[in-house]
Amino acid sequence: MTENLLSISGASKRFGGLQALSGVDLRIARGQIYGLIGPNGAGKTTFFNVITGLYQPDGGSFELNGRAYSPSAPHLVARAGIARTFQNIRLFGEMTVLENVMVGRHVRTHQGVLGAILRHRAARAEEAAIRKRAQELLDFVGIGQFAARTARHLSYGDQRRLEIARALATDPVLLALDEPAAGMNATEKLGLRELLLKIRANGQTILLIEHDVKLVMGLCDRITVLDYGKPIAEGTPAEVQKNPAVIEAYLGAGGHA
Ligand SMILES: Nc1ncnc2c1ncn2[C@@H]1O[C@H](COP(=O)(O)OP(=O)(O)OP(=O)(O)O)[C@@H](O)[C@H]1O
Repeated sequence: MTENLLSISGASKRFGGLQALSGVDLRIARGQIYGLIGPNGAGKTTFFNVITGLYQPDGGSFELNGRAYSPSAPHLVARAGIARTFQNIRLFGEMTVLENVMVGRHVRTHQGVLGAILRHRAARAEEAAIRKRAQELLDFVGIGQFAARTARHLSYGDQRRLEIARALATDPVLLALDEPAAGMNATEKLGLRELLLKIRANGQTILLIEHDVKLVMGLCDRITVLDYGKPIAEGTPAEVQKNPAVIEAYLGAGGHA
């Protein structure tokens, strides 16, 4: 087993004339909460999209859990063990809360969604197990009492929790969260912080993009700062916070946050 859960070297992505990522290296040790921050347009979402197979990289090598993986399609990345959430919540709004998590779980099971719909005998047994696990995950993220509710009727903060439960349902080795605190009020942010600490305490590795610098600094074990598609700093929150290049990127004349 390698020490690093995720090792990325030289990730690059160009959109026409814009070099959105150039040679980004990132190493995440097991069990860490790792933060990826940077001013607007720095390339954070592009990086997420590249490592999760939504965008084809122009270059780079990608290793997860000691094995090379090719981020060529989202379902292959999910199978390799990365689950992600999106900046804009993407739930099945008309399905129940429980069903939303069950959909995530089907990535890891044999029958798949079709089998579950056709309700063969084996599928029925598997479906019962999926249902049980989905309820456990809802309890874990703190919304178990809303299992039968239609997803779109959940509060904003609870929809974010549901997204996280759905991602955890795939048994990921890496949980990648794209701005989970976006649009949250202060109380919801505190709740999110507690939840992420609880997830890490279970041994789960987390990669986090987040605009709320206070949340990131108080939560992450290590941080990479991107600016104009390049890493400009890497280290603990305390190291990153006093790095002159980071201060310049956020506040300096060239700052574009
Ligand atoms: N599909 C695309 N086509 C063309 N340009 C893109 C595309 N996606 C992103 N970009 C450009 O790449 C650069 C990086 O954008 P990206 O969204 O990755 O930054 P970000 O750090 O996530 O920003 P934000 O904090 O605002 O979400 C920006 O200049 C953006 O306009």
